[in-house]
Amino acid sequence: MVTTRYAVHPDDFKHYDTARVRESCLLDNLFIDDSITHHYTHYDRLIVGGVKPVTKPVTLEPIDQLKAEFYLQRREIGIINVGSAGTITADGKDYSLKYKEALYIGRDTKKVVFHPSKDGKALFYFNSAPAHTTYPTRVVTHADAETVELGALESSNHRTIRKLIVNSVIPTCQVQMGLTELKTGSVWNTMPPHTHDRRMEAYFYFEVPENHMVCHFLGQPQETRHIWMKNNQAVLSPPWSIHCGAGTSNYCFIWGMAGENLDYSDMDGLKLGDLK
Ligand SMILES: O=C(O)C(=O)C[C@H](O)C(=O)CO
Ligand SMILES: [Zn+2]
Repeated sequence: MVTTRYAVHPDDFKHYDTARVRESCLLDNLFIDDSITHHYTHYDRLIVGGVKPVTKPVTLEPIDQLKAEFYLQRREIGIINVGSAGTITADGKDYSLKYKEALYIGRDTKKVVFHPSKDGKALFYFNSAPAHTTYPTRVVTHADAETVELGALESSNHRTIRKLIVNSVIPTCQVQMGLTELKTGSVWNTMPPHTHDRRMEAYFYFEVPENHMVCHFLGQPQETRHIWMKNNQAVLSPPWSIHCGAGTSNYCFIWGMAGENLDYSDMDGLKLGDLK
């Protein structure tokens, strides 16, 4: 499945009703048996996707939007395993990924194959962006990652941020990805929130328990809107938008970015009192 998501002007966005907010920013149906879902966005041309190989290996084929001979002809891709331990083959070499580990695959890689696991529960989430050069393909484990703890239980935002595919860990052209785990009893992510007009971002929520949801906030800081998110759904954050959320339980999410720079700390932090 392939969808195209056009960029939205903030002056238009503030007039959107619930359905239109969801249509422009919510990315669903990421995992379809034995296939790949691609949401091709016009935000820095980031593609947000999911792969679910169940009964057979699934190959990354170029989509029409790319007008390319092969998917990574002008692109790089970051992949995070969100299912059973699994294997991805890139140009004939196998890379094994445990749960929540990442694989970066550089530009010019011609063939990428996602293999099913024995229990049929392999799931891979990915972000792909245009790349100006080729950097080496590499697995990033949690031991390789840059890990920080933020927040506190008293403010319901105690969380671990694992920076996996970021420039302090491996070289990339544009893609930066990592995952954030909320501690038991903490529900707020990215609180206090921020914007970064130099980069767009996408969040993918997972480990959201059954019968629980995450309320994701987006929009300009003075014109916020929300989307109720279920497990395994992703949401786009235009560069002018905040991106934060509160769950009815703790949960995890993957964040991914592309744009002007690779500086994770280049954020415009907001004061809580300024939000509307
Ligand atoms: O919980 C957080 O805070 C985050 O995970 C923030 C994201 O990493 C982010 O928005 C990076 O720009
Ligand atoms: Zn951010």
